Amino acid sequence: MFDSLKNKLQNIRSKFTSNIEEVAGAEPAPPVAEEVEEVEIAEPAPSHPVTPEPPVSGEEAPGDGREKPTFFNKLKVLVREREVLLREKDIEEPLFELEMVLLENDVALPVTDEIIARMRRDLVGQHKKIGSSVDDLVVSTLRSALCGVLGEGLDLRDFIASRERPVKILFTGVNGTGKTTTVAKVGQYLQKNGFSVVIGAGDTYRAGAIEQIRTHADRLGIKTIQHQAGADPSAVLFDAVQYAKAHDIDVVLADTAGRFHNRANLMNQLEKIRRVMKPDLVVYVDEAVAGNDAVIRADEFNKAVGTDAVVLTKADMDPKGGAAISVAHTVGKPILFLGIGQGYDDIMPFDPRTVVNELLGDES
Ligand SMILES: Nc1nc2c(ncn2[C@@H]2O[C@H](COP(=O)(O)OP(=O)(O)OP(=O)(O)O)[C@@H](O)[C@H]2O)c(=O)[nH]1
Repeated sequence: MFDSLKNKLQNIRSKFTSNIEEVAGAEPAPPVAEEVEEVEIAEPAPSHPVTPEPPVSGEEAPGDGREKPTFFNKLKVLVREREVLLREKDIEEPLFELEMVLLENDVALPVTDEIIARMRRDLVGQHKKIGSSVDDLVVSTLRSALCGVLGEGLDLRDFIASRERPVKILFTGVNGTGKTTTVAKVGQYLQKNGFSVVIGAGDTYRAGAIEQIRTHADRLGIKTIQHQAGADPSAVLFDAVQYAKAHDIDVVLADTAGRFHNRANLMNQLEKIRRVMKPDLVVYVDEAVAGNDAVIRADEFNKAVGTDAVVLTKADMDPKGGAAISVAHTVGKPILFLGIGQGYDDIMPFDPRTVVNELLGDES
C-alpha cells in the first residue's frame, strides 16, 4: 500500500536529515555552563585512584560540596542540548523535492501547499533542539505536517456507541468503486465488534445488485431486507429500519446504486432516501486508485448532498496514496476505512497516526 510515496518520503527524510546535520555541524556549540549545574550524569568509575585536580588559576572551586563539571559531563550535555537555527535556504532543496514527490503521487495541490507550509513554519527561523538525533526532529516535523492534513479520523465503534439504536449508515458513491463489497466488509467488522447488523438492498437500479449484496450477506450470516429490482430504494431502506427497530438490531447498513453527483434524477432519489431513512452517517465510497479524481468527486458529492465520512477502497492497489492524504483535508470529513483487498477482512479502520508512521517507516 502506497509504496511509491513511502519510498520517496523516506528518501526525502534522509535529505532533510543530511541538510540539517550540515547546518548543525557548522554552527558554533551553544553555551553549556548553566545547564551543567542542573544535570546529574553518572560518570564511569575511574580505573585508578583519582587525585583531585587543583583549581585552575582564576577559577573558584565550587564551595557547596558539589563536584565541578568535568569534560565528560559537558560533552553529554552538549549532545543533549544541541540546537540548530535553520534558515529557509538550508532546507529549500528538500522542501522543493518534497513538494514534487507529493504532487507526483497525486496529493492535491492545496494539500501539498499546506504540508509544505507546515514544514516551513515548524523548521525555519526557530531554534530547534535536536539532541543527539536530527532524524528524530525530521520525522516528528514530517509526522505533524502529515497528521495536520489527515485530521482525526473517525472510530465507527465509538460513533455507534454514542447514538440511539438503530444507527443508520447510508453508503453512496459512483459505480464500481467497491461500495457493495464495502457494505459487506463493514457488516462483518461490526459483527466482530459485537454489534448486530441488518443490510438494506437499496441498489434496485443495477441488474444483479440485489443478488450480489444478498450473496455477501448470506455468507456473513447477516439478514438482508430487499424488494424486487426497480423498486423504490427509499421504501426498501425504510423497511430495513423498521426491521431493525422490531428486532433490536444495532446497525442498519444501506447499500445504494452508484451515481454521479451531476445526474439530477439519481441525486433527487438520494435526497428522498435521506428524508425517509434519516441516516446517522452518510458514507461516500470511492477508490484510492482514482487519485485526485476521487478527491474531486468526494468534494463535489459532499457539496451536492452532504457526506459525513469517506471510505477509500482498493488502497492495496494504490502505490501513490494521494487520495488518502488529500481527501479529508479537501472535503473536511474524516476517512473511516481503507479497503485493502477483496476479502471480507480486507478493511482497515483509518488511524491517521498509524498511516503516517507506516509512510515514514517509523513505528514510534
Ligand atoms: N483490490 C481490491 N478490490 C476491491 C476492494 N473493494 C472492492 N473491490 C473489488 O471491486 C470490484 C467492484 O466492487 P463492487 O462492490 O461490486 O462495486 P460497487 O461500487 O458496489 O459497484 P456498483 O454497484 O456498480 O456501484 C469487485 O471486484 C470487488 O471485489 C478493495 O479494497 N481492494
